Amino acid sequence: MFVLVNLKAYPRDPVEVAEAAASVDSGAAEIAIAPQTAHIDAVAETGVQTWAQHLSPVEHGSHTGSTLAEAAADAGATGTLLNHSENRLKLADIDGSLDAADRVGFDTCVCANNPDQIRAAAALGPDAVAVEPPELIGSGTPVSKADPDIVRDAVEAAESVDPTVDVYCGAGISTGEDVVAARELGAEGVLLASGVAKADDPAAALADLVDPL
Ligand SMILES: O=C(CO)COP(=O)(O)O
Repeated sequence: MFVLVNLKAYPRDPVEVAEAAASVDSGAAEIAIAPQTAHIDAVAETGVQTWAQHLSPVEHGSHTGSTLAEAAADAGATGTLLNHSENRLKLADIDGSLDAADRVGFDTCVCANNPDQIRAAAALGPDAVAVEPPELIGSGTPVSKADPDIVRDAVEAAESVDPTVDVYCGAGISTGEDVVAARELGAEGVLLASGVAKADDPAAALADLVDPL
C-alpha cells in the first residue's frame, strides 16, 4: 500500500514528520510526504519519498507564482498530487500539469470527488487517481467506513478506463485499520493529512498506519 501524507498548510514541522516517515518500519507499505513547495528541499533531504502538492501547467518562462516541475524536481520531489479538492484545476490544466510532471519523470496522482470524475481523471493517463469525498476531508471519519461504495465504484471506474491506473482513497484516514479497510475495497494506496499533521505524536501515528500492513 502507498501511504501519501499531505501536510497541506498545517502548522507542523515538515522535517519532523519526514524524519519519522523515513525511519518508521513501513513493512510492505511505501510512505511519501507532500509538504509545502518551500519545504520540498528540507523534506527530501531526510531521504523520504517527497511529493509536490501541485505542479503548474507551465514551462520555464514568465509564470509568476507558479510551481514549475523542474524546480520541484531540483528540490528533490519525485511525484505530485494534482487537482486536490482544495486546489481544483480545469481539465486542460490537469492535462498540462501531467505533461509538466512527465517532463521530469514524476509519479502522478490526480484527485477526484467521485467515481465519474475518477473516470475522467484516469482517461488523462496519470499513474494514480485518488477518490476523496470533500465532505469527509478533515472529518476524522474514514471514507473506507463512511462510504465504502464510493471507493469500490472508483476502483471499478478507473479499471474500466485504464487498468494500469492505481486507485487511492482519502478523507478521514488515520489508523492502520482504515488503511486495511481501504485495501480490502480495492485501493492500492491512501491519501491522508490531519491524521498525521494534527496528531500529538506524528511518529506514533505513522507507525500505527503501517503496522498491520
Ligand atoms: O485531503 C486529504 C488528503 O489529501 C485528506 O485529509 P484528511 O486526512 O485530513 O481527511
